[in-house]
Amino acid sequence: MFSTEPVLTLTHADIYQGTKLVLGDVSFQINKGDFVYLIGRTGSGKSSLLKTLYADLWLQNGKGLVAGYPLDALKPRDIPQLRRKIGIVFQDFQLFFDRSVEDNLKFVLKATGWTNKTDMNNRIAEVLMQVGLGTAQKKMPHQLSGGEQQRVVVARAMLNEPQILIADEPTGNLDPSVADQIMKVFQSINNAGTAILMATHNYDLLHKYPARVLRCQDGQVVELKG
Ligand SMILES: Nc1ncnc2c1ncn2[C@@H]1O[C@H](COP(=O)(O)OP(=O)(O)OP(=O)(O)O)[C@@H](O)[C@H]1O
Repeated sequence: MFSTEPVLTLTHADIYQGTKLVLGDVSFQINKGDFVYLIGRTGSGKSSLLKTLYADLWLQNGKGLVAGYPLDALKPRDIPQLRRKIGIVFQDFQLFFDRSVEDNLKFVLKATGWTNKTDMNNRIAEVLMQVGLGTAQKKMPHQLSGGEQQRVVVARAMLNEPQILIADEPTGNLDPSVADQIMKVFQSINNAGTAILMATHNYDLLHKYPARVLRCQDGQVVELKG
């Protein structure tokens, strides 16, 4: 995808945890269809940066625009809408283990304003196909492998057709071959036009699936030249 339509722009942003400045003067842009890794040592600020992007941490200084929402001028009532335009995937799966895959996904659809049953069922079938789990609809999470559960989480993040998928260590708990499956799913999502920003410690993935790389280091974010 060779578009320059920005989906995420940070300009001279300072990232804080409480009163502690974690990353200073951060500027970068992610366009539609970009795939970007976020790397850096433990404690370097990757999660804090991602949390700022989905408004779990306030942006106190600088400017940020995510999926059309200005982080520096965000009102609390805008946060649910912002998060609908972003797909968020964490390391630990956070599925409801007492409901089927279908019901896990339906829960999100209902919470984000969907009401038509046919539309919901169609969308659930679509996202499950997208992650290669077309037959898992009626299964309970415990009947799925860790990799399959993580793919359901990715499917859930895709329900509202986000402009960007933000993933924090999405392969952190997975075997290398399973991490590979997740990467293939991310690539197909990315090829269909969704930008991806993925924090990872897994440098093998960077070699195997080359893309843009941002590194958190010494309180700054720098782009590595490929
Ligand atoms: N809830 C919090 N309250 C206060 N300080 C925090 C909080 N979470 C993280 N920090 C601090 O902010 C800094 C950045 O942490 P962050 O979790 O963003 O790093 P990270 O690069 O994501 O690390 P990891 O790779 O281990 O996940 C660290 O110094 C950390 O101790």
